[in-house]
Amino acid sequence: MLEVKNLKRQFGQKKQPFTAVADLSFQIRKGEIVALLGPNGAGKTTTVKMIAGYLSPTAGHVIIDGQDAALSPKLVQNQVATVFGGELGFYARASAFDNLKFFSVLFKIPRKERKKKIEEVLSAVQLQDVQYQKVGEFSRGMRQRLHIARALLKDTNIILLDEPTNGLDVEIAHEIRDLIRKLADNGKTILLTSHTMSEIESLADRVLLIGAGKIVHDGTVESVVKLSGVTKVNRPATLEESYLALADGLRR
Ligand SMILES: Nc1ncnc2c1ncn2[C@@H]1O[C@H](COP(=O)(O)OP(=O)(O)OP(=O)(O)O)[C@@H](O)[C@H]1O
Repeated sequence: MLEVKNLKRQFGQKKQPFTAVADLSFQIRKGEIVALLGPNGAGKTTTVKMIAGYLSPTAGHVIIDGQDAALSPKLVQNQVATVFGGELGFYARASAFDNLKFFSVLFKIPRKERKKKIEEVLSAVQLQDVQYQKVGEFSRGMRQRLHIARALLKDTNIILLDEPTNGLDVEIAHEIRDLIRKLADNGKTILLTSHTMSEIESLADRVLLIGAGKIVHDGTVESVVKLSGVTKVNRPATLEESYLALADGLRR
């Protein structure tokens, strides 16, 4: 479904460029959740932005369903939705419904289908009871769910989630994770970045360990634990313990 081939991104001057993403290649199948895991500044968000079409790669390709995204700009528009989350991105004085109405026009959803589609996505993230409440009055968890609803409104096959539960309490984070799992079970292809080990442990079918813009390892959570060499005590090492053992080698 989604393939990244030798993706590279440099910033700064041509004479002395800074390489944020050096040479990234990976594939994600339909219905799979893959997590990008690595230290601050490793190149995760830059990678997400290139796949989403917000940043053009210095080299390499993003391939969606076998087609090169650079050759068909509509492809990214129709197949990729991104959730960056956070405080921004909505009109605080408008209701959740009206905010999504605005985006449904932007996403070119036919007028007749808009109401039904908005109600459907609000219900998927369990915001139907507060759909006429102003977004400015929303809690962080509600706003994050609205970010996901907006992504669902586009009805794409690929969803990129950049730290989807950042700053949320344990219970709300749990709800959002359940929702992400359901999306994958329904056939969405998901790329996730997160600094929360328990989140990656519970969600990721595969982990891409990234350091200094390169993939150091591509495999299951269990394979990351194995790679770390963290020894067993009375139980297998957790992903957090394993990651800490590997983190030094990932820094620039
Ligand atoms: N627009 C830009 N101009 C210059 N440098 C940039 C730009 N965007 C990112 N970088 C640099 O590229 C590197 C990778 O940044 P990126 O945001 O992709 O890291 P990250 O892995 O997502 O980090 P975090 O875990 O903190 O979100 C960093 O050193 C960052 O400073």
